[in-house]
Amino acid sequence: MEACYRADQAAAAAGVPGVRLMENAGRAVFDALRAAWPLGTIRGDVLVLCGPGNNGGDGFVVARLLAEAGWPVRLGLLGAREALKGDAAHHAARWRGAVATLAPGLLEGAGLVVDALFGAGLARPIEGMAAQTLSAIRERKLPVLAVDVPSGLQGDSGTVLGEVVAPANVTVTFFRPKPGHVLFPGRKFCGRLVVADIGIPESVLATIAPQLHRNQPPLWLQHWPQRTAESHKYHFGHALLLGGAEMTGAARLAARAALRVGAGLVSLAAPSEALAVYQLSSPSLIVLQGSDPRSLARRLQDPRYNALLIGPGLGVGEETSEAAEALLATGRACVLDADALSSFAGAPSRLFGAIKGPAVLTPHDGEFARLFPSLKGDRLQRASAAARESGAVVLLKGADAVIAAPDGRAALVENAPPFLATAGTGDVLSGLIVGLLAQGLPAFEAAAAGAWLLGAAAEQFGPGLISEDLPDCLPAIRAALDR
Ligand SMILES: NC(=O)C1=CN([C@@H]2O[C@H](COP(=O)(O)OP(=O)(O)OC[C@H]3O[C@@H](n4cnc5c(N)ncnc54)[C@H](O)[C@@H]3O)[C@@H](O)[C@H]2O)[C@H](O)CC1
Ligand SMILES: [K+]
Repeated sequence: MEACYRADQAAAAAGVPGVRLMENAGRAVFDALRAAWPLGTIRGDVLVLCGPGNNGGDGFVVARLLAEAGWPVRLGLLGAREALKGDAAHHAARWRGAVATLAPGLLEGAGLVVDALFGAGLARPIEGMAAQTLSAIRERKLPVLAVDVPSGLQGDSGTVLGEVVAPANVTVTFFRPKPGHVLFPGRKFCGRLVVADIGIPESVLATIAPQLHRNQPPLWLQHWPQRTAESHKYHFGHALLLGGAEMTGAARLAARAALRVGAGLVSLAAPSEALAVYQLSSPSLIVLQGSDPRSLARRLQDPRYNALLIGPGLGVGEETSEAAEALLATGRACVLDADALSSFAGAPSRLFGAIKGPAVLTPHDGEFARLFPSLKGDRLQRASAAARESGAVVLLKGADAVIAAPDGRAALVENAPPFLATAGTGDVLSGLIVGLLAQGLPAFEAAAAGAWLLGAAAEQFGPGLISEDLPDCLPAIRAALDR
């Protein structure tokens, strides 16, 4: 995934002069600074640290605006002022204050540091005075406001280049988050993220980074099922899930999620010894006998099942692989999760070869590594490559979940709170996705909406949640989306 977008690209595409973009960026940083640290609340002055590129140029704007507003501000520069070029040189010329040479000693008397050393142009691990200064900032635990990204972080991947990064209390970035603000470890170094509009119309972004999306409702709301007075349940599809004989909780969680997200009907096929457990789990659930490949083959003759889920609690083995192949062979929309993925660990191409229609794979890191052992790069790059390789939408689960489609689109999940990390949330997620597929959402949008709904449900319930709390949070969230 190449750089989402760069200043020069954005400026050129938008026909906005770069110096104006830089002025707007610096002003956005200045506004965020005053909001987070009102004048008089900082013990000491504001030390703006500028790098040799446009990130540093932003810093010169911030310093000038602070000085004009009467703030105590100093500026340190990495490299010679004469070496500055273009927009950065233009704004450095407008700075009337002293330009000190970057060194850790500058930190004496500073109450807040503005980190404008490196941004999207970071090209190698930070060394020398810049590294020493960033380390000293960490040691002194000085509050930091980072411009665009905390220096040392790669905006496109969230990885730290080298070992040096100064964690920020607040990071101000421009027009949309970069993957590095959302993916770990970058996410944990950014502090509170402020995404400032600096005058680049969204349309421009569509040309620069057409494939990377924020996973927010506008990405999939146009596919959101509309319920009208004359709607009836068959309008909203019929999801078929397979349940195992032992780990019945997984499929029960998924089934409840599919019902709560609005699937018209939800059926669950299970071995006879487990039928009673499933029948008691929810009167709304249609429980069918037999999830073995033969019973399934007969069951799947029925075209009304338009979305299929296999995996949660089914057990890993040949029978699960064969059942998955039977579902995939129908060409209907399928979600493969958990055991269905692990059952193909030794033979991923067998799985990929069986995919005939819309499919969503929802691996966690371990399942992903077993299915796609050779893929390298950050989570975004790996998920995108996996989607291309498998021909399926791949939702790589985790606190920084990534959704990637075979056509190159990708979305970053930003609303997964840490307390989602509890047993069974993956089962709920797979149920949400199959329930949305049943209602006609395309695979990428169903996966993105499912991931967003899971996070929204968790945020609504709050810390201390357990997975079975999540499906019942959906009616309120759906009602808000229906408006
Ligand atoms: N996206 C936008 O619309 C805007 C972005 N702005 C800011 O511009 C920077 C990106 O500017 P750029 O000059 O490309 O990158 P940097 O300032 O991060 O470049 C640093 C500079 O330093 C050199 N360098 C790279 N790594 C190292 C290193 N480890 N040690 C020493 N020197 C290094 C490299 O040659 C670069 O030239 C973006 O982050 C925004 O803050 C616009 O100002 C506003 C609009
Ligand atoms: K920075």
